[in-house]
Amino acid sequence: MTKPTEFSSWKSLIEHQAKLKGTTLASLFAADPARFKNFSATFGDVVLDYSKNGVSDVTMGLLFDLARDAGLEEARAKLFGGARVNNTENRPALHMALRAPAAHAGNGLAFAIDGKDVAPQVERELDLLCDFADEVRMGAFKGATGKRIRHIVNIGIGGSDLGPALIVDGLRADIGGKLQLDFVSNVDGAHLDLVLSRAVPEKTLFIVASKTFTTAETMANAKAARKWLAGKLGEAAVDRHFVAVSTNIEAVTAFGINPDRMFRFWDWVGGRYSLWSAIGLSIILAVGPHKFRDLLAGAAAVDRHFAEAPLTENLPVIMGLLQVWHRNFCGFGSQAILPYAQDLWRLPAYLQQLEMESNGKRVTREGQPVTWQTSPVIWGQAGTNGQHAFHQMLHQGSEPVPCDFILTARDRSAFPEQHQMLFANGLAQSAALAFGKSAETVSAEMKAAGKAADEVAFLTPHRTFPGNRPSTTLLLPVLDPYHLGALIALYEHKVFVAATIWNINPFDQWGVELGKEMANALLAGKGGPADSSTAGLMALYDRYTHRK
Ligand SMILES: O=P(O)(O)OC[C@H]1O[C@](O)(CO)[C@@H](O)[C@@H]1O
Repeated sequence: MTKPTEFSSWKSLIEHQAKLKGTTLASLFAADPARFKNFSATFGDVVLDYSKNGVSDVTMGLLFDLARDAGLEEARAKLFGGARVNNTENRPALHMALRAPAAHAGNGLAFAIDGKDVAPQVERELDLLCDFADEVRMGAFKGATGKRIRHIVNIGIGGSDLGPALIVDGLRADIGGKLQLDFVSNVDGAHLDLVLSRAVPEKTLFIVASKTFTTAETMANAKAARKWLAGKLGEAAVDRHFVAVSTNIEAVTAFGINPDRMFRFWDWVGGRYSLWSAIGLSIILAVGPHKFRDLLAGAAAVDRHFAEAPLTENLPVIMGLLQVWHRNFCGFGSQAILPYAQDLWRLPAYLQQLEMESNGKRVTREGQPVTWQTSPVIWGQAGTNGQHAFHQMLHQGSEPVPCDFILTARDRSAFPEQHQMLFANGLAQSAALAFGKSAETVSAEMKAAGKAADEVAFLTPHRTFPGNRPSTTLLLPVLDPYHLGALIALYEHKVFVAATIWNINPFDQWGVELGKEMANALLAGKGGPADSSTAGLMALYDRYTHRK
């Protein structure tokens, strides 16, 4: 396999970046009055504005060449064709099949593994999920004491938590208010404690969500929740208050959950790509089957766009290539995710798993060490809160951080008059990052305000904004199920695009294993900690907890 660094397009991009060094965003905009039009792309009514990145036509042309050199079109065909693209686990990655069913408009794409259509099993499970959710939402499914379920507690972690939690908050405007939803992920007992302190056992339904049903944190929380419920209502009540979502029927049965109350998905759905599967049960309970199908439809439409749109107009392709540009040619080590939508406050955390668990890899698909950078650090927070926390660093820090601004045009809150302010802030931030404020302007302003010459001289560098800091804006007309589904699918495919250029497998996560093993060994007291730091901290733990 050719290393990406050996492609002529990669080499040309290095030379090109060196030549672009003196070019500013201000000069690029000045030279091209139609830059916004020329450097934006659309998927339906979703707009990707990438004009505020330091790229020219030549840059984009070379990046598209790089995509072709890296075999992106062939890789994409393999992904959609059900090939075992997750080569270290010998599995396909067919999360797109979960959103294809024709029942919610679908996208006309067919998905098969080893020639066998997966649609029938996907549709069957989706129907079961929707039927169950309807029963709970309408009050037909009752708790052990005959009371209606009013509170859903999803117990899961990583992909079995972050996606559903993101969507349930993201679609707050679509939740009728009949059910309260909580998510427990952390093995810290404080998390479960907090949620159970506001739970009424007779009215609470626990979803134990775990692909493997072996994840230590989830199993510990599920056992504790089960003990809590059995302590309040008796062991027999567990049956009506616990459902499971998993691929592992044996473990679910061994835990004591009725297999009739288990919802299934398949090993070809990766944890961080699973919110579209039965892992989304909490979403269906929150917003109802109809809106869940709208969420799927938005993602399905993006799948079709990614599969069929030419590279130059393909949003996930452009997003992935820009990430490669920033990471490998500009040397930027992190990327900020800035949703200007409070309901998307969990998006940075969700994308941390999607991007960094997928592309935080140091060997190629073939197991050779990479000699190029892979995933940047992903971080961020909802605007405008971030402005009063870390935007100082974005504007004047020593290293530029490419930012993704996610804006919505129409507001669905009870206070729509504030939306204009939110939107204006998002636009202002990206413009301030791009164009800054020169030392000349700063000192002229201070002089005009009557400041003394020595004060002007002293404060000018502090008050200067260098500008030329890249950002991309994704504009959604509104945050509704369809557009939120589309947004997440855009990022999923973007991650695949970057992984393809970097020649890494975005669908495994071996890097999480060692810590799990070591924690288990410490818990079991096996062998004792080998290093003095771990041993010293363990000894202090024992002393502080008075065990010794
Ligand atoms: O759904 P499970 O099997 O409990 O796994 C939870 C999470 O743990 C991981 O395996 C590792 O963090 C993730 O990939 C996954 O989403």
